[in-house]
Amino acid sequence: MALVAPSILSADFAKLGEAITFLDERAVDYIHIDVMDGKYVPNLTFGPPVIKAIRPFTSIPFDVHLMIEKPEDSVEDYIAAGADRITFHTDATIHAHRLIHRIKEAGIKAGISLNPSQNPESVRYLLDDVDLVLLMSVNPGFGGQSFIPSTIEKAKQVRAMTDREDLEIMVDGGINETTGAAMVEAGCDSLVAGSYIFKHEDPMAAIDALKRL
Ligand SMILES: O=C(CO)[C@@H](O)[C@H](O)COP(=O)(O)O
Ligand SMILES: [Co+2]
Repeated sequence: MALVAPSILSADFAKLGEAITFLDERAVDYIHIDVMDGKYVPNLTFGPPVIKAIRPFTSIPFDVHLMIEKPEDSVEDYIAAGADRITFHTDATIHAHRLIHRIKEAGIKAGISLNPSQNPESVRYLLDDVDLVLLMSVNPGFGGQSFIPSTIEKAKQVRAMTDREDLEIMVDGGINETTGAAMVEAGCDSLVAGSYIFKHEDPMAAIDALKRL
């Protein structure tokens, strides 16, 4: 059984509260919130005030994916807004190890993300420190892109780099039943999916299909 993290990037932003209530009723494992600053990625989305506004709609953990430059400058704002897990991109900050520990000292989980072009060897010495590794299977910035197949090999590599059974490997981008199955087979624990769920004619069925993988 895969853990499922629907990305609200593909939800109707005019009805975000309704989208969160829907996900709450489906008992998804995490709600994935894509924060984009228009600099690290060429798109702008939510910030702490929006996260704070949707927080009362559910107690499902908020899995906050920071696609922002210098996450160390604002990470506390996302924690205060209600993040349960914060994942940042290792190439967006200089001292990734220090930032992981700042997040964990605040009492929440810390993750690191790798873009499709990044070598997993670059995070070998962070694997004992983090709670999760988020493998991007698209270039970050937009929903609805196609899955990049080399992510399958990358997941196997990360899994082979650690003995930790509690290290969560999550994948994000272009996930559907087929690509999700390949990533679970490669050692992934959790699947982020945006357009597959929210553009599906039956979003509940899409969530259930991913859970079953
Ligand atoms: O972080 C991102 C994109 O940068 C993702 O979380 C997207 O929201 C995934 O969307 P789909 O590829 O599943 O449509
Ligand atoms: Co994301």
